[in-house]
This record gives sequence, structure tokens and C-alpha cells, in this order.
Amino acid sequence: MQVHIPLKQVVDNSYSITIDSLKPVHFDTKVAIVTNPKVAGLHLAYLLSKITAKELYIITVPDGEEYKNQDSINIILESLFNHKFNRNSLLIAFGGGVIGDMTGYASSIYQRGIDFVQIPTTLLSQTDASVGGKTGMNNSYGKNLIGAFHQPKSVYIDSHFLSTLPEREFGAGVAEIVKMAVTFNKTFFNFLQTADLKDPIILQEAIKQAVQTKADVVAQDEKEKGLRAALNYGHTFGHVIENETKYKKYLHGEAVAIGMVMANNTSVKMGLMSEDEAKSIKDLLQKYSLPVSYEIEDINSFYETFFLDKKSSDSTITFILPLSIGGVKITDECDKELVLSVLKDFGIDS
Ligand SMILES: NC(=O)c1ccc[n+]([C@@H]2O[C@H](COP(=O)([O-])OP(=O)(O)OC[C@H]3O[C@@H](n4cnc5c(N)ncnc54)[C@H](O)[C@@H]3O)[C@@H](O)[C@H]2O)c1
Ligand SMILES: O=C(O)C(=O)C[C@@H](O)[C@H](O)[C@H](O)COP(=O)(O)O
Ligand SMILES: [Zn+2]
Repeated sequence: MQVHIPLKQVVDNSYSITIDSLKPVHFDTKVAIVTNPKVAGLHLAYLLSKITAKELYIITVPDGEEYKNQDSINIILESLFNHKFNRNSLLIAFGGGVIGDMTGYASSIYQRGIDFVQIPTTLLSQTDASVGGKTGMNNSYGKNLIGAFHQPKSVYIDSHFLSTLPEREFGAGVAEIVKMAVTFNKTFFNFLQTADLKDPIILQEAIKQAVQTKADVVAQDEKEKGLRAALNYGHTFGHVIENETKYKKYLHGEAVAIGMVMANNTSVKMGLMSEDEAKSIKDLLQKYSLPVSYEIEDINSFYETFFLDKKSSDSTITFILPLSIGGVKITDECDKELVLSVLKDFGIDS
């Protein structure tokens, strides 16, 4: 006997992303702002001058990628149970991508899913992480291996928060902006080559372009069945670097910058991209002091770690390779020896 469940219900997950200074808003429900001590110390007072709610709680979790894990999720869930949050309650992610990913994930599982709003405070989270509903956490096996697609109800991007962002974190955000331009928008890439992102007006323009680029991709492929995988350019390599260095040596954006250089070298070796184009991407990354080299201790172990990537199968690894600037190839047909030769160029003995 076969029983069929026809599940063709269309769920509208649409939402808007506001890029502007925060306006006062009242939520007529229980709200918890999830943040960390650093962001709270710098910006919670400002946020609380804008947001009111029927009941408002603050949940803080430890700061750092190494805390993007189940322990922090448990802190959030515990607090929601303590305060009797229900399905009408709301979480607000207030911080960088780490807070965004964890708040999103906690809201996706609490009582099988409650609403959340993103108020990102780093350049990286304003241009990439807060948009698109990927949520997740790390475990001992690797990066972002546990999570859910759970779209926020809305996203508020206020560049006011960026005034306190350290230089390195700024650069990490630029890396994901460059990713967006290389994969989808040559005009945007050309703009970035001459732009001074330290100029607030130019930065605002870059944020808008990056968010629009990502939103267009997510609108076409919400759950990464195809096109969205292009946003993983630099990540197949970068996540291995983050994992190998235990999330301590490189910021996410920095690891992605190195990963993009590795992907570019793969493209060049495969004849998909010219050396000049690869160089122009590397130059742009270096303009923002991003790392572009890494010493691989064991290239075989580095290669094997690709199999933990969510895009991999038992026998294939999917690589995101730029074809030229503004174009990308998603392929699981890279020759192992060719990839190993790319890794060898980054090898400790090379
Ligand atoms: N879900 C997605 O689509 C997506 C996309 C990109 C990255 N990510 C994830 O996002 C994370 C990286 O995000 P991130 O770069 O924002 O790192 P982060 O969240 O760790 O923030 C970086 C540091 O800046 C601090 N900070 C935050 N706002 C600040 C401010 N306004 N002023 C001063 N300091 C501030 C944070 O406390 C932290 O110490 C990674 O875990 C990555 O996997 C997710
Ligand atoms: O939104 C996406 O899709 C991305 O790939 C954005 C990436 O910048 C982000 O780091 C993402 O979390 C990586 O994807 P993952 O599926 O490998 O975790
Ligand atoms: Zn990323």
C-alpha cells in the first residue's frame, strides 16, 4: 500500500529589507533581543531608544565564532522557556552574522518555529548574513553543518552601527561584497575597484548593491537547489581553513578571501578565467588588507575535508568557480589532481 501526502501548499516567505536609520517601532508581543556583551555594550542603549514591546527581554550569548554552537543555542532556548515565549513571540537578532545565524536557528526550532527579525551590526551581516534565511551553527565536524532555512520577518540595516566596527571586521565584510560582485555583477566589481568604501555615501551604495544582488539570487532559489550555491564562492575552501584553524586565526570573511583566491587559481588552471582577472580580484582583496595566502600543512587532509561540505556527496565535491568577473560555474566535475595541484601551490613546502 502507498499513501500519498499532497503537500503543495505555497508559503509566502517574502519580507522587506530596510536600509535606513532605525525608526521607532512597537511590537505588541513578547520580544527577546539576542545579542552578545560587546554589541550590547556598544549599541543596546541606541536600540532600546527605538524599540518597545509588550514585554522585552535581552538574551546575551558569548561573543565569537567558536561559540556558534549548541551551547549558545541552549542558552537562548532556556531563556525563551523561562519567559514562557509562545508562537506569537518574536526574536530580534542584534549583532553580526554569528548572532544572526544562531538567533535564526533558535527561532526555527523553538516550538517548531517562531518569527525573528534581523538587525545586523557588522558590514558582513548587513551585506550578506542577514539576508536570505540561512541559519546555522558549527560542531566538531565542521562549519554550519546544523541549521535550517528560516527567513526573517524583516531586516533593518542601519549603517550607524558600523561606526564602531574594527578595521579587520570591516575588511571581512568587504570580502563578501567582493564575492557578490565577482559572481554576479561586473559593473559592481568595476565600481568597487575605484570606490573608497571608507566614504560613508559610497559604502551605503555598496551595501545596497550587495543586498540587492543577494536578494535577487535568494528570490530565485531560496533553498539552494541550484543558483544560490554560487554565493558559496570562496567558501568551499574557506570553510576548511576556518575549521583547520579552529575559528581563531581568521575571521569568516578573511577565510573566504583566501578561499576566493584558491577558487580563482582553480579556474585559471582549468582555463575558465584569465590570470589578469584573477589578479584584479586579488588586488581588490589586498586593497582592504585581506589575506590572500595560507599555508596548507596536509593537502590530502585539506582535500578530504571538502567532503564535509553540504554541497558534497559521497563521491563528488561541488566547486564554485568564477568563469570571468560577473559569471560563475557550479561544478562537481573538477579533476582531483588539478585541485590537489592548486592546494600544493599553497602547501607549506611550496
Ligand atoms: N547566514 C548567512 O547567509 C551567512 C552569510 C555570511 C556569513 N554568515 C556567518 O556569519 C558569521 C560572520 O559574521 P560577522 O563577520 O558579522 O562576525 P561576528 O558576528 O562574529 O561579528 C564580528 C565581531 O564584531 C563584533 N561586532 C558586531 N557588531 C559590531 C559593531 N557594530 N561594532 C563593533 N563590533 C561589533 C562582534 O561582537 C564580533 O566580535 C559567520 O559565522 C558566518 O558563517 C552567515
Ligand atoms: O546565503 C548563502 O547562500 C551563502 O552561501 C552566504 C555565505 O556567505 C554564508 O557564509 C553561508 O553561511 C555559507 O553557506 P553554507 O551553506 O556553506 O553554510
Ligand atoms: Zn560567507
